[in-house]
Amino acid sequence: MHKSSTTATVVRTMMRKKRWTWVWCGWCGSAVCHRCAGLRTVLLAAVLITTLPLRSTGSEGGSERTTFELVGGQAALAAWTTSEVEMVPTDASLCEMSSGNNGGGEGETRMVPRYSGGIRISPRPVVVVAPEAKASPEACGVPSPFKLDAGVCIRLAESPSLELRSSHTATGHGSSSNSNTSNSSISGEVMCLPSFLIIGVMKGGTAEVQSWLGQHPLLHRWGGAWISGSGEAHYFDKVDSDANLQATWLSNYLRRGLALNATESPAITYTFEKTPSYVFMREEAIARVRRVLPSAKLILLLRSPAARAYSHFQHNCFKRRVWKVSNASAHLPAHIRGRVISMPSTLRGKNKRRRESVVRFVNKAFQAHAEVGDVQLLHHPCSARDFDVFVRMQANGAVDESAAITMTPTNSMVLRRGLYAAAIRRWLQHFDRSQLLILLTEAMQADMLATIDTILCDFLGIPRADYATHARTNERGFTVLEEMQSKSGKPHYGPMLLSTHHSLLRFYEEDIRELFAYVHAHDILKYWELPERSAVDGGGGNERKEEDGEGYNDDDEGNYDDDYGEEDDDDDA
Ligand SMILES: Nc1ncnc2c1ncn2[C@@H]1O[C@H](COP(=O)(O)OS(=O)(=O)O)[C@@H](OP(=O)(O)O)[C@H]1O
Repeated sequence: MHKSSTTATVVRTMMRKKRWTWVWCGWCGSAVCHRCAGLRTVLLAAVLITTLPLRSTGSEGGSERTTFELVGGQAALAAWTTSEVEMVPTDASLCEMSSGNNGGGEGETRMVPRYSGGIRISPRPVVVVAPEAKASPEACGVPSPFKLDAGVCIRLAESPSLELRSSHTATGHGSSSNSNTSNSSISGEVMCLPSFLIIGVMKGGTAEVQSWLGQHPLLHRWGGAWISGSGEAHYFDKVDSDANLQATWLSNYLRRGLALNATESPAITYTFEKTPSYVFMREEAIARVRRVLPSAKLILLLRSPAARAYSHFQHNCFKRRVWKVSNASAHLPAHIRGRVISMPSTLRGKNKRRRESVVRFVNKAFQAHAEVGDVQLLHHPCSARDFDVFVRMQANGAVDESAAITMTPTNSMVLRRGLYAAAIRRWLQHFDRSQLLILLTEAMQADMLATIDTILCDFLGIPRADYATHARTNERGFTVLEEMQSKSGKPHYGPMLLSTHHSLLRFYEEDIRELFAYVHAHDILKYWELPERSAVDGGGGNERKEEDGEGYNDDDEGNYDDDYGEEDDDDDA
């Protein structure tokens, strides 16, 4: 079936150590892993390539390209796409098939650009090899056609004079050209905007999902081999105006992360990125996502907000951001003493400077007169007791076992980022519900393969890959892909105190109740161990109140709904 090497393109993606080698068969359109037992086909939703003579409307071999007209919307992109770059090239890999009498003879199959202006994306015709195969481990029974928007791809014109800086100037869009914009080597590269985004939540297991999906032969994650670390784009939360949308996109987002190189592009069809803080962006920023990626799909992982907060707190502790005010400093007011504080990620400098910043923060936030010697850095892992103090300190600003936790200007994002419902509501003002997939982290932990299957088959509608062969259970009971670098390298922390857990769940109760509009109550109740007075019976709201006010905020990007001065992003998460 995989007949000749001339029609097959070897695509090496997958595992860092290149354990998986994928072959993309240009004849039958399947991706196969030839390191697995024999030459095993792992993707059975073969593209109808038996009738695919790799013809194109424009040219052969990609030497000639066609510029396509934008058909509407996306004004911010139009200015430079039409003048500086050409839209999707006509080489077969980035094209799709269209059959019928649309401009061609009846029944004729022809290649059309996969993208024609940012709005109309024709579905890629697919033959589902095993249509009944929902139960089959190897084939996705759903995609006919793929449900996923193929995204927007561009090829930068191969003009030596094309430099991003000058293109930016030419289009007259403000002053936001970045220092790294003048790189003519990007000419000719094909770059794609993401077809889908993993928007949150931080500490919801997003890195794991990103890694798994990044192994899929049809998917290319932002950052890929080019970006180290977590590979979070933070594009939409950094863009602060529509004018900057253009320049920043080009220079920082697309160029760095979503370029397809020549080897990959034949097989990789979709790109995606994850930035877990996106979910908490303000409406203006979400509206920008909508303008740039109108048909993007969105994946949101929700973890029990109490567990998420603890994980976030420990993460901050690991990053040396958690400090404690001395208990013994008699000159400090009682409500400050012993306080555990999680500082903004923007806290910079070596020990002394950091300490001074912390003291400035404490004095400003609590109208105190602390001195440098009054604060002490806590080391990872922070204790459950430290977390408990941290949580209880949110109780009206005082250490008070009985007081309800309230939102104050100094409240930490560690807590705020567990308030999911309002954030979801904001996204759904701009995106259709069908574009958003909400998953529970705990369900993922219980069955990773099923979660990935839901994402691929039910939501994205792309074929399954053979993950099962490469999955193993790690020491924490998570299903991981072999050879993948696990993020669980840091020492794990102990369980949180039961009383902290209960306080937190009471605090989140109202928000959780609102979540039932988006997630099956049954699933939440199954996994999140709600307190007895649970949200299902509608019993008693909690005492949480949101207060507006100015917080300590030295890094307000203006794109978040809750800029209260703690870390608002985490490139190095
Ligand atoms: N397979 C699987 N199932 C469930 N949970 C998992 C899984 N893999 C990772 N994790 C846990 O996810 C936490 C990290 O989440 P993120 O990757 O979203 O973190 S980050 O926002 O990118 O920093 C982090 O939680 P904590 O260990 O509690 O901090 C990981 O342990």
